[in-house]
Amino acid sequence: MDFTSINSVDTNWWVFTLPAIVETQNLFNSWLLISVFIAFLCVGLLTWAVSTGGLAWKNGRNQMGSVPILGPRGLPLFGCLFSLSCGLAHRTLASMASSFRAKQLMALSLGSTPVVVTSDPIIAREILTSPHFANRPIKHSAKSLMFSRAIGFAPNGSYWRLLRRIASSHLFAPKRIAAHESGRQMDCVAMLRAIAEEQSLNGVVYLRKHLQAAALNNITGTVFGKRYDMERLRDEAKELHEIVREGFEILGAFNWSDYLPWLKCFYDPFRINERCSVLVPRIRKLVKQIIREHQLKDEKELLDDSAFVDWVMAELILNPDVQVKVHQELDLIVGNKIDLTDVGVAKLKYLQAVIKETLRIHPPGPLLSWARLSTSDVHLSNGMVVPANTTAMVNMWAITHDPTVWEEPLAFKPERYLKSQGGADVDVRGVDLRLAPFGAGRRVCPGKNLGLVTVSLWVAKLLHRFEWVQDISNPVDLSEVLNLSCEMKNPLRAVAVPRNA
Ligand code: HEM
Repeated sequence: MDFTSINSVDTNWWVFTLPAIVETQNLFNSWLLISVFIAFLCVGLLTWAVSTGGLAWKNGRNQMGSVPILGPRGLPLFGCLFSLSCGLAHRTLASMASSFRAKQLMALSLGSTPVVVTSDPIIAREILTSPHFANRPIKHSAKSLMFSRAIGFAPNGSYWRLLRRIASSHLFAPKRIAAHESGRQMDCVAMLRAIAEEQSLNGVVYLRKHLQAAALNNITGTVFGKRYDMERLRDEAKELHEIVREGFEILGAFNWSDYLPWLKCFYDPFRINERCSVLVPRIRKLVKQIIREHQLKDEKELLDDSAFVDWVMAELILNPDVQVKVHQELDLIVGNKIDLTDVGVAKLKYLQAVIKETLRIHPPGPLLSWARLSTSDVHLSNGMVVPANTTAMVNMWAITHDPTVWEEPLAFKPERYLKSQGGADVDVRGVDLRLAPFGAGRRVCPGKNLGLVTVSLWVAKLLHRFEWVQDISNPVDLSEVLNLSCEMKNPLRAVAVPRNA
Protein backbone atom coordinates (compact mmCIF):
# COMPACT_ATOMS: atom_id res chain seq x y z
CA MET A 1 0.00 0.00 0.00
CA ASP A 2 1.28 3.45 -0.94
CA PHE A 3 1.15 5.46 2.29
CA THR A 4 2.83 8.44 0.71
CA SER A 5 -0.23 9.13 -1.47
CA ILE A 6 -2.53 9.13 1.58
CA ASN A 7 -0.30 11.45 3.54
CA SER A 8 0.57 13.76 0.66
CA VAL A 9 -0.95 17.23 0.66
CA ASP A 10 -2.97 18.16 -2.43
CA THR A 11 -1.27 21.31 -3.64
CA ASN A 12 -3.80 21.88 -6.43
CA TRP A 13 -6.73 22.66 -4.11
CA TRP A 14 -6.72 26.35 -5.01
CA VAL A 15 -7.79 25.58 -8.63
CA PHE A 16 -11.14 24.30 -7.35
CA THR A 17 -11.71 27.35 -5.21
CA LEU A 18 -11.18 29.76 -8.12
CA PRO A 19 -14.79 29.67 -9.43
CA ALA A 20 -16.05 30.50 -5.92
CA ILE A 21 -13.57 33.32 -5.48
CA VAL A 22 -14.32 34.94 -8.82
CA GLU A 23 -18.03 34.10 -8.59
CA THR A 24 -18.34 32.21 -11.86
CA GLN A 25 -19.10 28.60 -12.81
CA ASN A 26 -17.11 28.78 -15.98
CA LEU A 27 -13.29 28.88 -15.70
CA PHE A 28 -13.03 29.85 -19.40
CA ASN A 29 -15.06 32.97 -18.93
CA SER A 30 -13.32 35.56 -21.14
CA TRP A 31 -13.19 38.22 -18.38
CA LEU A 32 -11.55 35.75 -16.10
CA LEU A 33 -8.92 34.84 -18.70
CA ILE A 34 -8.19 38.50 -19.45
CA SER A 35 -7.87 39.26 -15.72
CA VAL A 36 -5.46 36.35 -15.20
CA PHE A 37 -3.43 37.50 -18.23
CA ILE A 38 -3.31 41.09 -16.92
CA ALA A 39 -2.29 39.83 -13.49
CA PHE A 40 0.58 37.84 -15.01
CA LEU A 41 1.60 40.85 -17.09
CA CYS A 42 1.59 43.10 -14.01
CA VAL A 43 3.66 40.64 -11.98
CA GLY A 44 6.07 40.30 -14.93
CA LEU A 45 6.39 44.07 -15.34
CA LEU A 46 6.80 44.58 -11.60
CA THR A 47 9.55 41.95 -11.46
CA TRP A 48 11.23 43.59 -14.46
CA ALA A 49 10.89 47.06 -12.90
CA VAL A 50 12.60 46.08 -9.65
CA SER A 51 15.34 43.89 -11.15
CA THR A 52 18.54 45.63 -12.22
CA GLY A 53 20.06 43.70 -15.07
CA GLY A 54 16.64 42.76 -16.46
CA LEU A 55 14.41 39.71 -16.17
CA ALA A 56 17.17 37.11 -16.48
CA TRP A 57 18.43 38.46 -13.12
CA LYS A 58 15.13 38.20 -11.27
CA ASN A 59 14.89 36.85 -7.72
CA GLY A 60 17.95 38.82 -6.66
CA ARG A 61 20.39 36.69 -8.64
CA ASN A 62 22.63 39.76 -8.98
CA GLN A 63 22.65 40.33 -5.22
CA MET A 64 24.10 37.07 -4.01
CA GLY A 65 27.35 38.70 -2.88
CA SER A 66 28.05 41.53 -0.47
CA VAL A 67 28.19 43.87 -3.49
CA PRO A 68 25.34 43.73 -6.05
CA ILE A 69 26.07 43.55 -9.78
CA LEU A 70 24.46 46.58 -11.40
CA GLY A 71 23.32 46.94 -14.98
CA PRO A 72 20.65 48.07 -17.43
CA ARG A 73 17.14 46.69 -17.16
CA GLY A 74 16.63 46.66 -20.93
CA LEU A 75 13.20 45.90 -22.35
CA PRO A 76 10.76 43.42 -20.82
CA LEU A 77 11.27 39.99 -22.44
CA PHE A 78 14.08 41.14 -24.76
CA GLY A 79 16.47 42.74 -22.27
CA CYS A 80 19.35 44.40 -24.16
CA LEU A 81 18.97 42.30 -27.30
CA PHE A 82 18.05 45.28 -29.49
CA SER A 83 21.03 47.36 -28.34
CA LEU A 84 23.49 44.55 -29.00
CA SER A 85 22.04 42.89 -32.11
CA CYS A 86 23.06 45.68 -34.42
CA GLY A 87 26.09 47.94 -34.51
CA LEU A 88 29.29 47.59 -32.55
CA ALA A 89 28.51 45.64 -29.37
CA HIS A 90 31.91 46.36 -27.75
CA ARG A 91 31.37 50.13 -28.01
CA THR A 92 27.75 49.93 -26.83
CA LEU A 93 28.72 47.77 -23.83
CA ALA A 94 31.62 50.08 -22.94
CA SER A 95 29.38 53.14 -22.80
CA MET A 96 26.66 51.22 -20.88
CA ALA A 97 29.28 50.12 -18.33
CA SER A 98 30.48 53.65 -17.72
CA SER A 99 26.97 55.12 -17.48
CA PHE A 100 25.95 52.45 -14.92
CA ARG A 101 29.31 52.80 -13.12
CA ALA A 102 29.66 49.09 -13.70
CA LYS A 103 33.09 48.81 -15.32
CA GLN A 104 34.15 46.08 -12.90
CA LEU A 105 31.12 43.96 -13.69
CA MET A 106 27.79 44.73 -15.32
CA ALA A 107 24.72 42.50 -15.36
CA LEU A 108 22.36 42.46 -18.32
CA SER A 109 19.77 40.21 -19.92
CA LEU A 110 19.95 39.00 -23.51
CA GLY A 111 16.44 37.60 -23.79
CA SER A 112 16.33 34.96 -21.08
CA THR A 113 20.13 34.65 -20.87
CA PRO A 114 21.84 36.29 -17.86
CA VAL A 115 25.10 37.91 -18.95
CA VAL A 116 27.93 39.66 -17.08
CA VAL A 117 30.45 41.88 -18.82
CA THR A 118 33.70 43.12 -17.32
CA SER A 119 35.73 46.08 -18.58
CA ASP A 120 38.31 45.78 -15.83
CA PRO A 121 41.65 43.93 -16.09
CA ILE A 122 41.57 42.54 -12.52
CA ILE A 123 38.08 41.06 -12.78
CA ALA A 124 38.86 39.91 -16.35
CA ARG A 125 41.79 37.89 -14.97
CA GLU A 126 39.60 36.35 -12.24
CA ILE A 127 36.96 35.31 -14.77
CA LEU A 128 39.27 34.01 -17.49
CA THR A 129 41.50 32.04 -15.12
CA SER A 130 38.74 30.65 -12.90
CA PRO A 131 38.19 26.88 -13.31
CA HIS A 132 34.48 27.63 -12.82
CA PHE A 133 34.44 29.67 -16.04
CA ALA A 134 36.10 27.03 -18.21
CA ASN A 135 32.97 26.26 -20.27
CA ARG A 136 31.57 28.21 -23.18
CA PRO A 137 27.93 28.91 -24.01
CA ILE A 138 27.31 27.29 -27.37
CA LYS A 139 25.43 29.11 -30.10
CA HIS A 140 22.68 27.32 -31.98
CA SER A 141 24.63 27.65 -35.26
CA ALA A 142 27.81 26.23 -33.72
CA LYS A 143 25.81 23.24 -32.46
CA SER A 144 24.27 22.67 -35.89
CA LEU A 145 27.70 22.86 -37.50
CA MET A 146 28.91 20.12 -35.09
CA PHE A 147 31.18 22.54 -33.25
CA SER A 148 29.98 21.25 -29.88
CA ARG A 149 32.58 18.50 -30.42
CA ALA A 150 35.26 20.98 -31.50
CA ILE A 151 38.03 22.25 -29.26
CA GLY A 152 36.59 25.77 -29.03
CA PHE A 153 33.17 24.77 -27.68
CA ALA A 154 33.54 21.31 -26.10
CA PRO A 155 32.76 21.52 -22.38
CA ASN A 156 35.67 21.47 -19.95
CA GLY A 157 36.39 17.79 -19.27
CA SER A 158 38.48 14.84 -20.40
CA TYR A 159 37.39 15.03 -24.07
CA TRP A 160 38.28 18.74 -24.32
CA ARG A 161 41.60 18.16 -22.50
CA LEU A 162 42.46 15.43 -24.99
CA LEU A 163 41.75 17.79 -27.91
CA ARG A 164 43.94 20.50 -26.36
CA ARG A 165 46.75 17.98 -25.83
CA ILE A 166 46.54 16.78 -29.45
CA ALA A 167 46.45 20.36 -30.72
CA SER A 168 49.37 21.44 -28.50
CA SER A 169 51.65 18.64 -29.59
CA HIS A 170 50.65 18.31 -33.27
CA LEU A 171 49.81 21.87 -34.28
CA PHE A 172 50.99 24.53 -31.87
CA ALA A 173 54.20 23.19 -30.28
CA PRO A 174 57.19 25.47 -31.10
CA LYS A 175 58.78 22.63 -33.11
CA ARG A 176 55.63 22.21 -35.20
CA ILE A 177 55.36 25.95 -35.79
CA ALA A 178 59.00 26.02 -36.91
CA ALA A 179 58.43 22.96 -39.12
CA HIS A 180 55.74 24.86 -41.03
CA GLU A 181 57.91 27.91 -41.66
CA SER A 182 58.72 26.91 -45.25
CA GLY A 183 54.96 26.75 -45.95
CA ARG A 184 54.44 30.21 -44.47
CA GLN A 185 57.29 31.54 -46.60
CA MET A 186 55.70 29.98 -49.69
CA ASP A 187 52.35 31.63 -48.91
CA CYS A 188 54.19 34.94 -48.50
CA VAL A 189 56.05 34.65 -51.79
CA ALA A 190 52.77 33.91 -53.60
CA MET A 191 51.07 36.83 -51.82
CA LEU A 192 53.85 39.33 -52.66
CA ARG A 193 53.87 38.20 -56.29
CA ALA A 194 50.08 38.63 -56.58
CA ILE A 195 50.28 42.08 -54.92
CA ALA A 196 53.05 43.23 -57.30
CA GLU A 197 51.00 42.02 -60.28
CA GLU A 198 47.84 43.81 -59.13
CA GLN A 199 49.81 46.99 -58.40
CA SER A 200 51.40 47.10 -61.85
CA LEU A 201 48.07 46.25 -63.53
CA ASN A 202 45.74 48.59 -61.60
CA GLY A 203 48.03 51.04 -59.81
CA VAL A 204 46.36 50.11 -56.52
CA VAL A 205 45.96 46.97 -54.35
CA TYR A 206 42.97 45.50 -52.50
CA LEU A 207 44.96 43.89 -49.73
CA ARG A 208 42.27 41.77 -48.07
CA LYS A 209 41.81 39.15 -50.77
CA HIS A 210 45.58 38.48 -50.86
CA LEU A 211 45.70 38.17 -47.07
CA GLN A 212 42.68 35.87 -46.99
CA ALA A 213 44.18 33.55 -49.60
CA ALA A 214 47.45 33.39 -47.63
CA ALA A 215 45.58 32.84 -44.33
CA LEU A 216 43.51 30.00 -45.75
CA ASN A 217 46.57 28.30 -47.16
CA ASN A 218 48.44 28.83 -43.91
CA ILE A 219 45.72 26.96 -42.01
CA THR A 220 45.08 24.19 -44.54
CA GLY A 221 48.85 23.77 -44.92
CA THR A 222 49.37 23.51 -41.16
CA VAL A 223 46.33 21.35 -40.40
CA PHE A 224 45.83 19.22 -43.52
CA GLY A 225 49.28 19.48 -45.08
CA LYS A 226 47.65 20.83 -48.24
CA ARG A 227 47.88 24.17 -50.10
CA TYR A 228 45.73 25.56 -52.89
CA ASP A 229 46.25 27.87 -55.83
CA MET A 230 43.95 30.66 -54.63
CA GLU A 231 44.62 32.80 -57.70
CA ARG A 232 42.89 30.22 -59.85
CA LEU A 233 40.10 29.14 -57.55
CA ARG A 234 38.84 25.86 -58.96
CA ASP A 235 36.82 22.92 -57.69
CA GLU A 236 38.11 21.94 -54.22
CA ALA A 237 39.80 25.32 -53.58
CA LYS A 238 36.66 27.18 -54.60
CA GLU A 239 34.49 24.91 -52.45
CA LEU A 240 36.82 25.38 -49.44
CA HIS A 241 36.81 29.14 -49.91
CA GLU A 242 33.01 29.27 -50.04
CA ILE A 243 32.56 26.90 -47.09
CA VAL A 244 34.85 29.03 -44.91
CA ARG A 245 33.12 32.26 -45.97
CA GLU A 246 29.65 30.80 -45.33
CA GLY A 247 30.74 29.25 -42.00
CA PHE A 248 32.16 32.57 -40.81
CA GLU A 249 29.03 34.42 -41.81
CA ILE A 250 26.71 31.96 -40.05
CA LEU A 251 28.82 31.82 -36.86
CA GLY A 252 29.20 35.59 -36.77
CA ALA A 253 25.49 36.34 -37.40
CA PHE A 254 23.43 37.53 -34.45
CA ASN A 255 20.93 34.74 -33.90
CA TRP A 256 17.90 35.87 -31.89
CA SER A 257 16.88 32.32 -30.98
CA ASP A 258 20.18 31.86 -29.07
CA TYR A 259 18.65 34.15 -26.43
CA LEU A 260 14.91 33.60 -27.03
CA PRO A 261 14.65 29.86 -27.77
CA TRP A 262 10.88 30.07 -28.37
CA LEU A 263 11.57 32.28 -31.43
CA LYS A 264 13.29 29.40 -33.24
CA CYS A 265 10.12 28.28 -35.06
CA PHE A 266 8.88 31.76 -36.07
CA TYR A 267 11.78 34.07 -36.75
CA ASP A 268 15.08 33.28 -38.40
CA PRO A 269 16.01 36.40 -40.40
CA PHE A 270 19.44 35.06 -41.42
CA ARG A 271 18.01 31.59 -42.29
CA ILE A 272 20.58 30.07 -39.89
CA ASN A 273 18.82 26.68 -39.63
CA GLU A 274 18.39 26.24 -43.33
CA ARG A 275 21.93 27.40 -44.16
CA CYS A 276 23.46 25.12 -41.50
CA SER A 277 21.66 22.08 -42.86
CA VAL A 278 23.00 22.84 -46.34
CA LEU A 279 26.52 23.56 -45.10
CA VAL A 280 27.03 20.48 -42.89
CA PRO A 281 26.99 17.89 -45.72
CA ARG A 282 29.33 20.12 -47.76
CA ILE A 283 31.82 20.28 -44.86
CA ARG A 284 31.57 16.52 -44.32
CA LYS A 285 32.21 15.78 -47.97
CA LEU A 286 35.20 18.10 -48.25
CA VAL A 287 36.83 16.99 -45.00
CA LYS A 288 36.31 13.29 -45.84
CA GLN A 289 37.97 13.89 -49.18
CA ILE A 290 40.97 15.59 -47.56
CA ILE A 291 41.26 12.93 -44.86
CA ARG A 292 41.10 10.21 -47.47
CA GLU A 293 43.85 11.90 -49.45
CA HIS A 294 46.15 12.58 -46.55
CA GLN A 295 45.11 10.03 -43.95
CA LEU A 296 45.42 12.88 -41.50
CA LYS A 297 42.93 13.47 -38.75
CA ASP A 298 43.07 16.76 -36.87
CA GLU A 299 40.77 19.34 -35.44
CA LYS A 300 40.06 22.29 -37.70
CA GLU A 301 39.87 25.77 -36.24
CA LEU A 302 40.33 29.02 -38.00
CA LEU A 303 40.46 32.60 -36.86
CA ASP A 304 40.73 35.34 -39.37
CA ASP A 305 44.16 36.78 -38.57
CA SER A 306 44.20 38.16 -42.14
CA ALA A 307 41.56 40.74 -41.04
CA PHE A 308 44.04 41.80 -38.37
CA VAL A 309 46.87 42.43 -40.87
CA ASP A 310 44.48 44.81 -42.68
CA TRP A 311 44.40 46.90 -39.46
CA VAL A 312 48.20 46.85 -39.05
CA MET A 313 48.68 48.06 -42.62
CA ALA A 314 45.95 50.71 -42.28
CA GLU A 315 47.63 52.15 -39.15
CA LEU A 316 51.03 52.14 -40.88
CA ILE A 317 49.57 54.08 -43.82
CA LEU A 318 47.88 56.59 -41.50
CA ASN A 319 51.07 56.95 -39.42
CA PRO A 320 53.84 57.37 -42.04
CA ASP A 321 56.39 58.31 -39.34
CA VAL A 322 55.84 54.86 -37.77
CA GLN A 323 56.15 53.19 -41.18
CA VAL A 324 59.47 55.00 -41.75
CA LYS A 325 60.77 53.62 -38.43
CA VAL A 326 59.77 50.07 -39.42
CA HIS A 327 61.55 50.51 -42.75
CA GLN A 328 64.66 51.82 -40.94
CA GLU A 329 64.65 48.80 -38.62
CA LEU A 330 64.22 46.42 -41.56
CA ASP A 331 67.06 48.10 -43.46
CA LEU A 332 69.31 47.94 -40.41
CA ILE A 333 68.63 44.35 -39.37
CA VAL A 334 67.56 42.63 -42.59
CA GLY A 335 69.06 44.83 -45.31
CA ASN A 336 68.73 43.43 -48.81
CA LYS A 337 68.41 39.81 -47.68
CA ILE A 338 65.27 38.26 -49.15
CA ASP A 339 65.21 35.23 -46.85
CA LEU A 340 63.49 36.96 -43.96
CA THR A 341 62.91 34.16 -41.41
CA ASP A 342 60.81 33.77 -38.23
CA VAL A 343 64.05 34.07 -36.21
CA GLY A 344 64.97 37.25 -38.06
CA VAL A 345 61.50 38.72 -37.58
CA ALA A 346 61.67 38.05 -33.82
CA LYS A 347 64.64 40.49 -33.70
CA LEU A 348 62.55 43.34 -35.12
CA LYS A 349 61.54 44.89 -31.79
CA TYR A 350 59.92 47.99 -33.25
CA LEU A 351 57.81 45.90 -35.65
CA GLN A 352 56.71 43.68 -32.73
CA ALA A 353 55.71 46.86 -30.88
CA VAL A 354 53.68 48.00 -33.92
CA ILE A 355 51.82 44.68 -33.85
CA LYS A 356 51.14 44.99 -30.11
CA GLU A 357 49.86 48.53 -30.55
CA THR A 358 47.52 47.40 -33.34
CA LEU A 359 46.27 44.54 -31.12
CA ARG A 360 45.55 47.18 -28.46
CA ILE A 361 43.72 49.67 -30.67
CA HIS A 362 41.95 47.02 -32.80
CA PRO A 363 41.70 43.80 -30.73
CA PRO A 364 40.53 41.22 -33.33
CA GLY A 365 37.94 39.87 -30.87
CA PRO A 366 36.93 43.03 -28.97
CA LEU A 367 34.72 40.89 -26.69
CA LEU A 368 37.27 38.06 -26.91
CA SER A 369 35.04 36.45 -29.59
CA TRP A 370 33.90 33.46 -27.57
CA ALA A 371 32.26 33.97 -24.19
CA ARG A 372 32.60 31.80 -21.08
CA LEU A 373 29.91 30.10 -19.00
CA SER A 374 29.98 29.70 -15.21
CA THR A 375 29.51 26.14 -13.98
CA SER A 376 28.93 27.13 -10.33
CA ASP A 377 28.51 30.29 -8.24
CA VAL A 378 31.75 32.25 -8.49
CA HIS A 379 32.90 34.62 -5.71
CA LEU A 380 34.95 37.53 -7.02
CA SER A 381 37.50 39.51 -5.02
CA ASN A 382 35.34 42.66 -5.16
CA GLY A 383 32.53 40.99 -3.17
CA MET A 384 30.31 40.20 -6.16
CA VAL A 385 29.01 36.70 -6.81
CA VAL A 386 28.29 35.48 -10.34
CA PRO A 387 25.67 32.72 -10.19
CA ALA A 388 26.05 29.39 -12.00
CA ASN A 389 24.96 29.28 -15.67
CA THR A 390 25.81 32.89 -16.37
CA THR A 391 27.44 33.91 -19.64
CA ALA A 392 30.54 36.04 -19.02
CA MET A 393 32.19 38.35 -21.51
CA VAL A 394 35.38 40.35 -21.24
CA ASN A 395 35.23 43.67 -23.06
CA MET A 396 38.90 43.75 -24.08
CA TRP A 397 38.22 46.75 -26.30
CA ALA A 398 36.94 48.74 -23.29
CA ILE A 399 40.05 47.80 -21.27
CA THR A 400 42.47 48.71 -24.06
CA HIS A 401 40.71 52.07 -24.57
CA ASP A 402 40.40 52.96 -20.89
CA PRO A 403 42.40 56.14 -20.07
CA THR A 404 42.87 54.89 -16.49
CA VAL A 405 44.62 51.79 -17.86
CA TRP A 406 46.45 53.24 -20.89
CA GLU A 407 47.84 56.73 -21.23
CA GLU A 408 46.48 58.47 -24.37
CA PRO A 409 44.55 55.35 -25.40
CA LEU A 410 43.53 56.71 -28.80
CA ALA A 411 47.09 57.53 -29.91
CA PHE A 412 48.99 54.96 -32.00
CA LYS A 413 52.28 54.82 -30.10
CA PRO A 414 54.33 51.61 -30.50
CA GLU A 415 57.04 53.24 -28.34
CA ARG A 416 54.94 52.50 -25.24
CA TYR A 417 56.20 48.87 -25.40
CA LEU A 418 59.89 49.73 -25.86
CA LYS A 419 61.88 49.63 -22.64
CA SER A 420 64.65 51.65 -24.36
CA GLN A 421 62.15 54.52 -24.75
CA GLY A 422 60.69 54.40 -21.26
CA GLY A 423 57.94 51.93 -22.18
CA ALA A 424 57.03 48.53 -20.70
CA ASP A 425 57.46 45.23 -22.53
CA VAL A 426 53.87 43.91 -22.26
CA ASP A 427 53.32 40.19 -22.91
CA VAL A 428 50.13 39.90 -25.00
CA ARG A 429 49.73 36.15 -24.61
CA GLY A 430 47.43 36.17 -21.59
CA VAL A 431 49.92 37.26 -18.92
CA ASP A 432 48.97 40.93 -18.63
CA LEU A 433 45.19 41.44 -18.72
CA ARG A 434 45.59 45.09 -19.75
CA LEU A 435 46.27 43.69 -23.21
CA ALA A 436 45.13 40.09 -23.65
CA PRO A 437 43.70 39.79 -27.18
CA PHE A 438 44.15 35.99 -27.07
CA GLY A 439 42.26 35.57 -23.78
CA ALA A 440 43.82 33.92 -20.73
CA GLY A 441 43.59 30.89 -18.48
CA ARG A 442 42.98 27.29 -19.47
CA ARG A 443 40.89 28.24 -22.53
CA VAL A 444 43.39 30.82 -23.80
CA CYS A 445 43.84 30.77 -27.60
CA PRO A 446 46.09 27.78 -28.37
CA GLY A 447 46.96 29.36 -31.76
CA LYS A 448 48.41 32.52 -30.20
CA ASN A 449 52.06 31.78 -31.05
CA LEU A 450 51.22 30.58 -34.55
CA GLY A 451 49.02 33.68 -35.04
CA LEU A 452 51.74 36.06 -33.84
CA VAL A 453 54.51 34.39 -35.86
CA THR A 454 52.39 34.44 -39.04
CA VAL A 455 51.20 38.02 -38.66
CA SER A 456 54.73 39.25 -37.86
CA LEU A 457 56.21 37.49 -40.88
CA TRP A 458 53.54 38.82 -43.24
CA VAL A 459 53.80 42.40 -42.01
CA ALA A 460 57.62 42.27 -42.15
CA LYS A 461 57.55 40.92 -45.72
CA LEU A 462 54.88 43.40 -46.87
CA LEU A 463 56.96 46.27 -45.47
CA HIS A 464 60.32 44.91 -46.59
CA ARG A 465 59.15 44.68 -50.18
CA PHE A 466 56.85 47.74 -50.45
CA GLU A 467 56.24 51.20 -49.13
CA TRP A 468 52.50 51.56 -48.48
CA VAL A 469 50.87 54.82 -49.42
CA GLN A 470 47.32 56.16 -49.13
CA ASP A 471 45.22 55.90 -52.31
CA ILE A 472 43.96 59.48 -52.66
CA SER A 473 40.69 58.47 -54.30
CA ASN A 474 39.98 55.94 -51.49
CA PRO A 475 41.35 57.29 -48.21
CA VAL A 476 41.87 54.77 -45.39
CA ASP A 477 38.64 54.43 -43.42
CA LEU A 478 38.95 52.96 -39.90
CA SER A 479 35.19 52.21 -39.55
CA GLU A 480 34.59 48.82 -38.00
CA VAL A 481 32.19 45.97 -38.63
CA LEU A 482 31.79 43.27 -35.99
CA ASN A 483 31.49 39.79 -37.47
CA LEU A 484 33.21 36.81 -35.89
CA SER A 485 36.14 39.20 -35.56
CA CYS A 486 36.21 42.98 -35.85
CA GLU A 487 37.04 43.85 -39.44
CA MET A 488 37.55 47.02 -41.44
CA LYS A 489 34.15 47.96 -42.83
CA ASN A 490 35.70 49.14 -46.07
CA PRO A 491 38.55 46.78 -46.97
CA LEU A 492 41.92 48.48 -47.27
CA ARG A 493 42.89 49.74 -50.68
CA ALA A 494 46.36 51.25 -50.98
CA VAL A 495 49.26 51.90 -53.31
CA ALA A 496 52.18 49.47 -52.93
CA VAL A 497 55.39 51.21 -54.06
CA PRO A 498 58.18 48.65 -54.58
CA ARG A 499 61.29 49.20 -52.40
CA ASN A 500 64.86 48.11 -53.11
CA ALA A 501 63.86 47.94 -56.79
C1 HEM B 1 45.44 37.11 -34.42
C2 HEM B 1 45.13 35.85 -34.24
C3 HEM B 1 44.22 35.29 -33.17
C4 HEM B 1 43.51 35.91 -32.16
C5 HEM B 1 43.46 37.39 -31.83
C6 HEM B 1 42.82 34.88 -31.42
C7 HEM B 1 42.00 35.11 -30.32
C8 HEM B 1 41.35 34.12 -29.59
C9 HEM B 1 40.56 34.36 -28.40
C10 HEM B 1 40.32 35.72 -27.76
C11 HEM B 1 40.10 33.16 -27.96
C12 HEM B 1 39.25 32.93 -26.69
C13 HEM B 1 40.20 32.78 -25.52
C14 HEM B 1 39.54 32.71 -24.15
O1 HEM B 1 38.38 32.33 -24.01
O2 HEM B 1 40.24 33.04 -23.15
C15 HEM B 1 40.58 32.15 -28.88
C16 HEM B 1 40.32 30.80 -28.75
C17 HEM B 1 40.75 29.87 -29.67
N1 HEM B 1 41.58 30.09 -30.75
FE1 HEM B 1 42.43 31.84 -31.31
N2 HEM B 1 43.11 33.66 -31.98
C18 HEM B 1 43.96 33.86 -33.05
C19 HEM B 1 44.52 32.90 -33.87
C20 HEM B 1 44.22 31.56 -33.80
C21 HEM B 1 44.78 30.55 -34.68
C22 HEM B 1 45.79 30.83 -35.79
C23 HEM B 1 44.21 29.36 -34.31
C24 HEM B 1 44.40 27.99 -34.87
C25 HEM B 1 44.90 27.67 -36.01
C26 HEM B 1 43.32 29.61 -33.19
C27 HEM B 1 42.57 28.67 -32.53
C28 HEM B 1 41.78 28.90 -31.41
C29 HEM B 1 41.04 27.84 -30.70
C30 HEM B 1 40.99 26.37 -31.06
C31 HEM B 1 40.41 28.46 -29.61
C32 HEM B 1 39.49 27.79 -28.56
C33 HEM B 1 40.32 27.26 -27.41
C34 HEM B 1 39.46 26.55 -26.36
O3 HEM B 1 38.29 26.90 -26.18
O4 HEM B 1 40.00 25.63 -25.71
N3 HEM B 1 43.36 30.96 -32.90
N4 HEM B 1 41.35 32.76 -29.86
